[in-house]
Amino acid sequence: MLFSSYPQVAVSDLREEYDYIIVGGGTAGCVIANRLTQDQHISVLVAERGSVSNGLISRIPLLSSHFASDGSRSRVWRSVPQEHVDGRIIDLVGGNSVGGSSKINAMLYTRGLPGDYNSWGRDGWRYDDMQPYFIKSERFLDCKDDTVDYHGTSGEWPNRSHKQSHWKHTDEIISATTELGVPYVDDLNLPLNPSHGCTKMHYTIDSSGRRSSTLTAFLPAELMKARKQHLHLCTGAIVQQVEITNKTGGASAEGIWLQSEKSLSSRFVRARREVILTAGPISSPQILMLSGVGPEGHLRDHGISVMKDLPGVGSNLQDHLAVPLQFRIPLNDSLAKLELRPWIIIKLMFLYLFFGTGLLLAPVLELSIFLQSRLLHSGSRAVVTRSKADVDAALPGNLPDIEIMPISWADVKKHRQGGLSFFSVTLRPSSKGTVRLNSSDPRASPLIDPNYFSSSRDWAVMRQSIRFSLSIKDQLLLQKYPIFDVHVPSSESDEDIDAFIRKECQSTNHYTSTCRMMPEEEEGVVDDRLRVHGVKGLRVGDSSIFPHILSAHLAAGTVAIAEKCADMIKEDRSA
Ligand SMILES: Cc1cc2nc3c(=O)[nH]c(=O)nc-3n(C[C@H](O)[C@H](O)[C@H](O)COP(=O)(O)OP(=O)(O)OC[C@H]3O[C@@H](n4cnc5c(N)ncnc54)[C@H](O)[C@@H]3O)c2cc1C
Repeated sequence: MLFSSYPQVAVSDLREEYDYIIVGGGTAGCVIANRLTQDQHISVLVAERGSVSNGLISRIPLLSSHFASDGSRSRVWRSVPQEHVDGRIIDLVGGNSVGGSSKINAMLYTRGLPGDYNSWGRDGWRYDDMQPYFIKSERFLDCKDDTVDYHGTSGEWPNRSHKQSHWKHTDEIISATTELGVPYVDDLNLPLNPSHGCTKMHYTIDSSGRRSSTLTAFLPAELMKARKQHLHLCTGAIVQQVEITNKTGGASAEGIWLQSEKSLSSRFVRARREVILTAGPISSPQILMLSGVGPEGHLRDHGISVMKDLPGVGSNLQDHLAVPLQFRIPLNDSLAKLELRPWIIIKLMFLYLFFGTGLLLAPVLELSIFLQSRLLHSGSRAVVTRSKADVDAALPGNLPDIEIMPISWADVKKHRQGGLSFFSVTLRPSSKGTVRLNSSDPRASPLIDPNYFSSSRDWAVMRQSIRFSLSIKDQLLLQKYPIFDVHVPSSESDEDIDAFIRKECQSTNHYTSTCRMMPEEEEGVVDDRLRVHGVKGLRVGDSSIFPHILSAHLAAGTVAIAEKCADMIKEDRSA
């Protein structure tokens, strides 16, 4: 064991074999490890590239997100030059420690709408099938009597609403968007909500005001100690490939090859039953390809023996792209005050540690606005709903394709005032990209081409999103809230907006669908039980299996997928 406080096993001390091997102890991997080891007769190895990294800073909400962290829990890949946005290279961030991206994300807990899951068209994956899995993992700390049927209150993973807003602009934006025809939605995770609205967010923050990642929720130290005989966590371990053999019955996963981050010598560990890939939407397809599962020609180009020709591996990459518009607002109403008066942090630390209050508890985003572009009228100045059917959230045709995230920060240092950004996001992109191997070295970054804005529809939706963001700003001014342009398109013409988009767009780090759950002939990688097509003993259980991206933030959906994956593994074992 390496550390007495949190049980871990070094690469050299691993057993020869385990029942299940989980590759990647991230958001999904921690959930699956917890569920499978509820049975003490089942042995599980979790191999994770990063470290445990669970110090105080990694749990203070405001300081633990990627933008404020020292990078020890995250990893940044660089996209290939993006043809449709002036050849820009876009930074793509992902988690790189136990708990994965749930350790560095913005902690927003959004399930997505029933129509999201209904639109997948997969057996057993409609919203009604998924709701029990949301409820199973969830511990909603602010559940009301009339919503108790829809929320979990005793699961491992806490989330809560923000009782008190930190910013005056939050209520001002709610009034502004109501004026523009957007309804206010009280609890964004209820399936009966309309499919658009302005809503305060829920956060994966526990009752003590600490970030709750899937590490702290599903693999806390006490659980790891209680299960140390049959649950081994190996950190700093790079999984190089899954060993796949081709026998008479077809291809079959036998185990994994891994090496310690610090050494180049590799070792093999056998999986008696299954290998489960949860390395995330960039690394899961990379590992599959390194294992000989992927597009045949591409594998041959890298000298990799083909175990299964599966063109969908690494294809269909989707992401939510954002364009921030930046404004000046009063300093006291913005996080910028911490930049200009850094000494406030001392007072904030005191408030947070002794009273569990103050700005350190605050996420950067208090509310969000979800819109359907087809309901925007008058040059995207207002929302017009003709009938209830327009906003029935169970219907895939009604899914929001725009999100506007007001973030209480903008780059306004030179103005010595506060800043507010409206991140305009396209939620249902038609553009799709790829993850491909750059080399056969498992340590090398793959070639990631999100192919942003390759579809003209995405341009049209983003323009509408930006125009509506500007309408909110105008409405705030009418309400006498002092907000002024700092960085916005020079005019509202298509040309000026497009130039701004090309220059400013950035990833929200919501990658999906690179191992999507679809039939093989439709570029699918896994079947409806998350088994890799044509390879026995191999599943994928992370956010790469989404048939297409949700109209929401992805962590809650990823955990529900992991819960369902664990259940299916258990069912298949006893079948
Ligand atoms: C900065 C940021 C902000 C976000 N904000 C939000 C938000 O507020 N709300 C929300 O719902 N969603 C948010 N998301 C998205 C969401 O967090 C992710 O979609 C989700 O957590 C992905 O889960 P996953 O299990 O698929 O992958 P991850 O959680 O990324 O886990 C993958 C794990 O595999 C490990 N790994 C990779 N390769 C190997 C290898 N070869 N060997 C061993 N281990 C390996 C990684 O180190 C990592 O721990 C955000 C994401 C980011 C990056």
